Amino acid sequence: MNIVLGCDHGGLELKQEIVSLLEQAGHTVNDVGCFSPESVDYPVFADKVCAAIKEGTSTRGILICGTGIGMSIAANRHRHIRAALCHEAVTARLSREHNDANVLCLGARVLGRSIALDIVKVWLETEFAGGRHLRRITMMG
Ligand SMILES: O=C(CO)[C@H](O)[C@H](O)[C@H](O)COP(=O)(O)O
Repeated sequence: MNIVLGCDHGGLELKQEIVSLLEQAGHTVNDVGCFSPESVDYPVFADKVCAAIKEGTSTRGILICGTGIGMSIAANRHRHIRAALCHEAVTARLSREHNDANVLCLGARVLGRSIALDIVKVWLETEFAGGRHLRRITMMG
């Protein structure tokens, strides 16, 4: 899968861990930054990730900031994006099965490394269930 990743300064270290995990698992990674710990503004990177999905260069995106909240607010302003802020594996799985989430948002300052990587694995493995859930996401345009 081609996966686009973006972060702000609060998510930089965790993004690097996730990039390694994805590359080891054979995914193609499109990293749109940021690339240094200098303070930056999360909407810039949310917009880059959403643009890569709209253009079709990546099928799914992962956004990381301090809490994941800013990234999820910014990403969900895009009509083609269904971004899910997840703190554990159950909501990560359900965000795929029920919501066909195409962007995963993570909070690097509130998650441990191990749980964050588990969330990513589950989120990437889980397929959309369709059926009644397709009707509901279609209602959102
Ligand atoms: O948007 C956020 C909170 O909703 C993110 O967690 C940001 O990473 C955070 O606000 C950045 O804060 P900082 O004090 O500028 O490092």
